[in-house]
Amino acid sequence: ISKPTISIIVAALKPNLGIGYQGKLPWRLRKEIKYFKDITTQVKNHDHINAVIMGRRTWDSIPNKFKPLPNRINVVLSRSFKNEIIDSNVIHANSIDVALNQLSNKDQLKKSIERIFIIGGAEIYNELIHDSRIDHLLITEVENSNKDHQVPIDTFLNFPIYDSNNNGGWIKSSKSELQEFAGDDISIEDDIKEGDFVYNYTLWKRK
Ligand SMILES: NC(=O)C1=CN([C@@H]2O[C@H](COP(=O)(O)OP(=O)(O)OC[C@H]3O[C@@H](n4cnc5c(N)ncnc54)[C@H](OP(=O)(O)O)[C@@H]3O)[C@@H](O)[C@H]2O)C=CC1
Ligand SMILES: COc1ccc(Oc2cccc3nc(N)nc(N)c23)cc1
Repeated sequence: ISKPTISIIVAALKPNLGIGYQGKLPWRLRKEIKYFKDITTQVKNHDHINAVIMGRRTWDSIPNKFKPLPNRINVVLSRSFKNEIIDSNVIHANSIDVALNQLSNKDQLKKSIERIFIIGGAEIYNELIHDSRIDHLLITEVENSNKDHQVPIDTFLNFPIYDSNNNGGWIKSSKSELQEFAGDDISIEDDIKEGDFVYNYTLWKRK
């Protein structure tokens, strides 16, 4: 298998790209959660498996019965970790370099890694957006349709993608390119409405 692509995947409230509140998600978007599960789990070749990389605080905030995220290699980053394979689906690493090396080490993994997804949280996102190894951004652009309803947010992405000068070198792909990335088993609907929220799935590539 050629090198797996590395994608940041996040849902963020426009225009300020809010992503969290008091250590949790600021919303519960049922279809969006299914999209996240499907796109991070799905492989074209069933001898392969995908990996999700997350920060230690995100890992800590997943209830035990829901972790590790199933059918994906879970890599947790902490500066105080020794680099070790915890079990066949959980890897601890103290840097992104170590994490990526462990994922490329075929003889210590049962299956080849097809795709790698950075799944949060804020500290990890805001560091890795500047890492040239990140190939794609999968951003669910969330909007609040009820101007009388304030969404409590205390955590934001610092992504340069809406900056006028050059968008930090990122360009939003077409919907057909996103559909191709996701594959035909994942439906990419437009303007999905849940409660006061309306959201759209987007794919960004480097210019
Ligand atoms: N809207 C969305 O799609 C998502 C939102 N979120 C939100 O993000 C927030 C959590 O984000 P945040 O609090 O920033 O925590 P993170 O999940 O980003 O974890 C931060 C921890 O990761 C470790 N870490 C960070 N950078 C590195 C590095 N370069 N090398 C090694 N370890 C590193 C450190 O662990 P240590 O301290 O042990 O050294 C650090 O404390 C929550 O509110 C959550 O809900 C999370 C995911 C998705
Ligand atoms: C608390 O643990 C976690 C918190 C958030 C998380 O990531 C997500 C959870 C639910 C939906 C998500 N949707 C998108 N587009 N991106 C993510 N990273 C998501 C994964 C684990």
